[in-house]
Amino acid sequence: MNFKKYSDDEMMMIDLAQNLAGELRQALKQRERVLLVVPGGTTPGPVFDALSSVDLDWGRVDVMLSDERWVPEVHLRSNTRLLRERLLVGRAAAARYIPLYARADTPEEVLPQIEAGIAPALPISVLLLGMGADMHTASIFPEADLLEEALRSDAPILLPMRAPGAMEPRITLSARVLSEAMNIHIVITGSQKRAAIERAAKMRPQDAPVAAILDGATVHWAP
Ligand SMILES: O=C1O[C@H](COP(=O)(O)O)[C@@H](O)[C@H](O)[C@H]1O
Repeated sequence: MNFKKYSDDEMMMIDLAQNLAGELRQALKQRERVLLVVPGGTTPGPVFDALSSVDLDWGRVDVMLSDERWVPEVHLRSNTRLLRERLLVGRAAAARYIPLYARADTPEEVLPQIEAGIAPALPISVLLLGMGADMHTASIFPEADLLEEALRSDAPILLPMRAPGAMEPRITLSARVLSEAMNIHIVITGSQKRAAIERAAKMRPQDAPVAAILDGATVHWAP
């Protein structure tokens, strides 16, 4: 992994947004439409704020989440809600949003329908991921019920996921789809996550799922 250290998180979020925008512009020179995949959680909000106002041909950009918590879109823990409020606004409102959630009691009920919306937009041109202190990325958690399936080289695009460390059922892109992205970034803050990602680099993805994505990824870290 390429490790990029910043002195403060505000500077990191602005620099990272410029970086992502540059890669999207490059990808738009080569393809009619490009796919940007972003994480949910507590970390990426400021990157979304900065990215939503950059000048690029957003009308040719598809945007989706790396994973979703199975809660309604109005729920405080909904990643979709974060995306709609912080990224799909301003100039970026012209992007096409590909949903990772549909109203149903369980992800399994709507998984084929959601997957059908994603398949034509692949591969991922620009991928931004987060990571939990337990070394999960997207919703590929250690000890998750479908961990082995999510890490397989012939994994499907999407998997439902349940894990002791997750508060609700999840839906996630597989490690295969994530690692096939043309540009891969991971954004983390704080000493605990820095220590975790350094440990993960020496571990098996079965124990530290983020390790499945680290080859070729740039990790952006601020204290
Ligand atoms: O649950 C999730 O956690 C990770 C990390 O989130 P953070 O709050 O520690 O930044 C996130 O990347 C993922 O998309 C989300 O669903």
